[in-house]
Amino acid sequence: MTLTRDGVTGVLAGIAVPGGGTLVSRDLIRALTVDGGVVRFVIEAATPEDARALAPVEAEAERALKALPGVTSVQIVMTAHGPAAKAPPPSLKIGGHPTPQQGGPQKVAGVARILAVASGKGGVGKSTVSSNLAVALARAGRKVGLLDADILGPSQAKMMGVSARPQSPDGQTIEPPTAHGVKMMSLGLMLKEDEAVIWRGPMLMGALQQLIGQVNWGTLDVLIVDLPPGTGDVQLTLCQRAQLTGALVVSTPQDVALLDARKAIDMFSKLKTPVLGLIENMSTYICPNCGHEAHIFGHGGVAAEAARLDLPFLGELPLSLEVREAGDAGRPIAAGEGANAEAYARLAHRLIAGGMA
Ligand SMILES: Nc1ncnc2c1ncn2[C@@H]1O[C@H](COP(=O)(O)OP(=O)(O)OP(=O)(O)O)[C@@H](O)[C@H]1O
Repeated sequence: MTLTRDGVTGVLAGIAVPGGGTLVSRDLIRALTVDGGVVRFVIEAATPEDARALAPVEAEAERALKALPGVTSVQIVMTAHGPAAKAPPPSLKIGGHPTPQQGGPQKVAGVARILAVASGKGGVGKSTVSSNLAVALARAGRKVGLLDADILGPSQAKMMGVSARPQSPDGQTIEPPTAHGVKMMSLGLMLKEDEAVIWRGPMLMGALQQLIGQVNWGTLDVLIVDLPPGTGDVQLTLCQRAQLTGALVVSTPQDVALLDARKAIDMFSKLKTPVLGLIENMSTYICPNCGHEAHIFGHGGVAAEAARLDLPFLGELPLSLEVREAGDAGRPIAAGEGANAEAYARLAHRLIAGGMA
């Protein structure tokens, strides 16, 4: 029998909590995921006292789930959202709740423009495009920052070849490391390698707020923000808290990716964030052996979609083994020479010419 989310919820629905009801009927479970045999979730208690009273329940849940066929490990996090401390001092420990912000979206001091790079579907190359575009813009003479807002699956540290933990000489702000001419910050740099982030919405939002506000970005022409895929809390927080210049939506030409890209575009329109254009990634593939041109995910779909939606089409980026290898090696392809780097240089110049970067 395969392990399912419903199966896990069924077990949790049988675990009683002090004061009556169960973990499920009292709505205490958050961020439940079942990944192979690994079950992860958060028990959200109302106060620290409640959290203490729920400790035996946590142990009981772990025991019951471990008895479920197919479960290899159970990771439970207990959180309590009791009354917030008055005027908490800035903390460099990433992952707290967001602090309230007066008024609407705000500018980030010293940062002239913020561009969010988004996609509807995962794996279409959003992080690859973000890092390479950042490098290409820096090569074109712009002062560029790159923020990895893919908080649950940060990849920019690897793609940009950065591993040193960022320093904080004043204990208040974080100094972003510079790689390939770009100031970059990622939660990946603050975590131990292989450490999983299992946070619910408010903690994701708190982390994002810190990454934007507590990092010493200095003076930037443009801050590129690599968003997680889809339309979730991080996207919402970013659009509501930071004054974005706009969003760039990356898609492959495949219909299924385009379908999800439309959802992302719709989300930005609801959040009143301008979509500055669409980018087609994994477009043409040129065989390095025979020079034959193939279109593995189709071709031209993103340009056609842009025309249909009356949005700018910003360009196509080839599908190339070199792009993948360069990303894996921490040296973005845009930092070198050749057709792939030129494609990114064209994209960068297009954004600069349009006043977007
Ligand atoms: N143009 C390309 N040619 C070849 N490989 C590519 C290209 N673009 C991205 N890739 C590869 O595809 C994989 C997924 O890319 P990437 O991580 O950038 O996607 P993503 O949309 O950010 O994914 P996620 O949804 O996980 O955040 C990576 O291994 C990357 O090297």
